[in-house]
Amino acid sequence: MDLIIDALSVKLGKRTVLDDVSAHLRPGRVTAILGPNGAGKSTLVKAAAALVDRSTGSVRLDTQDLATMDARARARAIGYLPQDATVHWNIVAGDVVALGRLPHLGAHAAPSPEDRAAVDRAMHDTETSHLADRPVGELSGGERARVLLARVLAGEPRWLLADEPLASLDPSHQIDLLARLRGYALGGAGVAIVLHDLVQAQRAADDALLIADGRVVAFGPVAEVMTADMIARVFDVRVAPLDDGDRRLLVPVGRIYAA
Ligand SMILES: Nc1ncnc2c1ncn2[C@@H]1O[C@H](COP(=O)(O)OP(=O)(O)OP(=O)(O)O)[C@@H](O)[C@H]1O
Repeated sequence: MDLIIDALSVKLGKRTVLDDVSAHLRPGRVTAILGPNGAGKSTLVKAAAALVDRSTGSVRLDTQDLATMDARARARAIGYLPQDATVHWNIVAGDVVALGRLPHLGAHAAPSPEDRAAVDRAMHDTETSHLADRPVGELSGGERARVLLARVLAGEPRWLLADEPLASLDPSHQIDLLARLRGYALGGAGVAIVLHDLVQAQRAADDALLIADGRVVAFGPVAEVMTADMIARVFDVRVAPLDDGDRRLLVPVGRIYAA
């Protein structure tokens, strides 16, 4: 299922936060959504998950408009991992992850063996099985972030939208998480991730969607979009090349100040 953002504009209060944004995202690929602070990245993923009202335009799964889709069907199709890793109830991690199956359960239905298997798989994949009986309030920021990712994965969505999922993770868990999201995409799902780390974006993503001031600056395969010139233009940083095996990554090394 393609995720098609078509001429999307979003106004929050008096501010136009997204302005005529279009991008055709494909499953089986990881799309990194990149841009400076305040560019509109979080608003874009929220709008793509139908969590903010758009002003004009549409977000579709193939031909189906998300705005008119049944809410449970939409929750099964789109998993959203917010930037803020807060859990408001102090329930145990295993129960938090099990909440990810809610869109699959009938009213008052008990979880099936399939539901339990999906929860176990998600916890295994995020290395959170050992945290199952711990209250989430007692977990470290990184542990909680992995539990919340497990909750989204347990729902087995066709599309996974994650807003800056690396924020509280140490380097090894960052690399693991990106590898896991890549694996999820290779399994046929769509994955779109808001990232600030340009190097990890180059490592993990197939496509990059660059936005600034609520508008699309560039969208396409990472190697074509994330050039030194484009990075300088969008982020005001200069980059240096770093050879990583058979690929060359561009690493931010300095700020460019306007003349
Ligand atoms: N509810 C709101 N009302 C008015 N303006 C808002 C609201 N929410 C966000 N904004 C503004 O919209 C713009 C885009 O916000 P958004 O959170 O989407 O940016 P972002 O690219 O994710 O930023 P960051 O990298 O800092 O997380 C910002 O200027 C922000 O101040």
